[in-house]
Amino acid sequence: MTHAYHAMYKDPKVTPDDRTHNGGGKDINIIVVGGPGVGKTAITVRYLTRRFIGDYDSGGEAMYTHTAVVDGKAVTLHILDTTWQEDSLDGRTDEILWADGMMLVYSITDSDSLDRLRTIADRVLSVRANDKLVLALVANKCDLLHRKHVSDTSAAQFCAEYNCIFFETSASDSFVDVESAFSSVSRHIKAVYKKREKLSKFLQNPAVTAKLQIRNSLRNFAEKKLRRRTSTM
Ligand SMILES: Nc1nc2c(ncn2[C@@H]2O[C@H](COP(=O)(O)OP(=O)(O)OP(=O)(O)O)[C@@H](O)[C@H]2O)c(=O)[nH]1
Repeated sequence: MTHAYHAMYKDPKVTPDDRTHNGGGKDINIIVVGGPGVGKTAITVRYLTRRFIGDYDSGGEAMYTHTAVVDGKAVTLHILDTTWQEDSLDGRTDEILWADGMMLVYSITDSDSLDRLRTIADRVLSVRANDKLVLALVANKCDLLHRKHVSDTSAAQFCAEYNCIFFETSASDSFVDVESAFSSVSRHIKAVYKKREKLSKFLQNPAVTAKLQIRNSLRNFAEKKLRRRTSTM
């Protein structure tokens, strides 16, 4: 039996502006990506409802909104459950710019599913090269250990290459592990916001602005001098 899950569903269309105006970390945007059938909807619905339903409509993308408490403060999570294809990632730039974090999901029973994430991760990093985005690698279906086809070494290599935090989940067996993955990603995202806020406050400090101006003038002066010297040699 297929259950449609509609609660908290919103239009999945996003614009990058939705992120820039999100109130300094009170809203958190997370995208769940991965190959077909790895359990993207299962882990998302498990997190939102605590339930594992078993079969899900694979009808398309869905956006869910959920209030959670992160580090003692209420935050609104916007979770986009996707059906991205590796050959159409060019059309996903708005979503990639919208995201604060991404859960890259593979199934431990599907040997291709980890490698397939590389195309997505490469595209994401090319769009967000200069902008911190929290990436999490999620190994799902950990209850099916007897059918495990993806080694821990491959997962560790992936994490090192793409700078990911790592989670092992079983949407079918453990709400706790799924909850812990979403909470941890949210916490990391909040930490990024905090750092950004600190840096922007620091740069707005008049004493710092003055110091930076002096440093720039000195650098310009030194460069001019060097140029003059090399042109007379
Ligand atoms: N045993 C087990 N089955 C799982 C787990 N997570 C998902 N499944 C099953 O795997 C199948 C696919 O799950 P979905 O959540 O629909 O996967 P998906 O990645 O959203 O799939 P698409 O949207 O079609 O790409 C379903 O039959 C789920 O019941 C898990 O942790 N353990």
